[in-house]
Amino acid sequence: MILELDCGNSLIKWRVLSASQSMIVEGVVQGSGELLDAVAVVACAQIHFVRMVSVRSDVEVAQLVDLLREAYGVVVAVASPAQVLAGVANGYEDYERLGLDRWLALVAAYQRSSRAVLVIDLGTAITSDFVGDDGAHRGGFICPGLPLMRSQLRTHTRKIRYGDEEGLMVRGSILPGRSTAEAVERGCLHMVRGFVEEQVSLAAELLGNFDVYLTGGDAGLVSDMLPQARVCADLVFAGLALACPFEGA
Ligand SMILES: Nc1ncnc2c1ncn2[C@@H]1O[C@H](COP(=O)(O)OP(=O)(O)O)[C@@H](O)[C@H]1O
Ligand SMILES: CC(C)(COP(=O)(O)O)[C@@H](O)C(=O)NCCC(=O)O
Ligand SMILES: [K+]
Repeated sequence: MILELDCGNSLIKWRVLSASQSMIVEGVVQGSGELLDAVAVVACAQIHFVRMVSVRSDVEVAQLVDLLREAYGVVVAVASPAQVLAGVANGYEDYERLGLDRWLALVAAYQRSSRAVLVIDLGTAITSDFVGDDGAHRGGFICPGLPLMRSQLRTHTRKIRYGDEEGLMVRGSILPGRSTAEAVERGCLHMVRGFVEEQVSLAAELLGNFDVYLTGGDAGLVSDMLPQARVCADLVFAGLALACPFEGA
């Protein structure tokens, strides 16, 4: 079995695939200690290969690789920056600086569509990436995701104060807020939705006909705006399989 890990800034997404690459089980944890416990419940003894992508620090990646090697005694492949992968050319001036989660997601999206794509990943940060019909990555944008927007407002003002529970309760509407919690939660949601709308207009200008892909933990907050969009929770994993194929038997 293959263990796959996508280590974002907030969460580690993990899943276990069979030898024929079909998904057996998946989960989400915050840190590496929790990860081993979660995987142990289902599959520990039978992991033959681990592949991972991370946007965390080099130190954290090295620690996690050591932990996994020790736990399973197997090869741990870590996705690394590339100028070209599966027919897609990295569009950054310095290709090594492009976030690896962005890179893998945009490569997978282009591979699925075989035409121009706009990829929007809504996680800790929200990122968009543009790929042309020819597989040339044209670059993209990075802005704060919803959790960062909320916490910045709460940290840098004196009177924006409300509990997490209240915040959770007032989400889901886009009507003007009549309390602080409503005003902040819904205001931030409007920022996210406005950003997404703007990316789609820009993609129409830059790319002509294109497919839109939505991924990341908060994709569901905008998917209703774009009925034509493909909501793919597994986009980073699909790119990871291209970057780190399992070659053992
Ligand atoms: N089980 C969960 N725990 C925490 N956040 C979650 C969970 N499921 C969905 N989310 C949402 O997903 C977002 C994080 O998305 P994700 O794509 O995993 O981010 P990152 O890749 O930056 O770690 C959070 O802002 C939260 O709104
Ligand atoms: C932009 C990101 C912080 C997004 O991370 P995430 O929200 O998925 O945790 C990550 O892709 C990253 O660290 N990128 C490096 C900078 C860049 O892409 O230019
Ligand atoms: K993201």
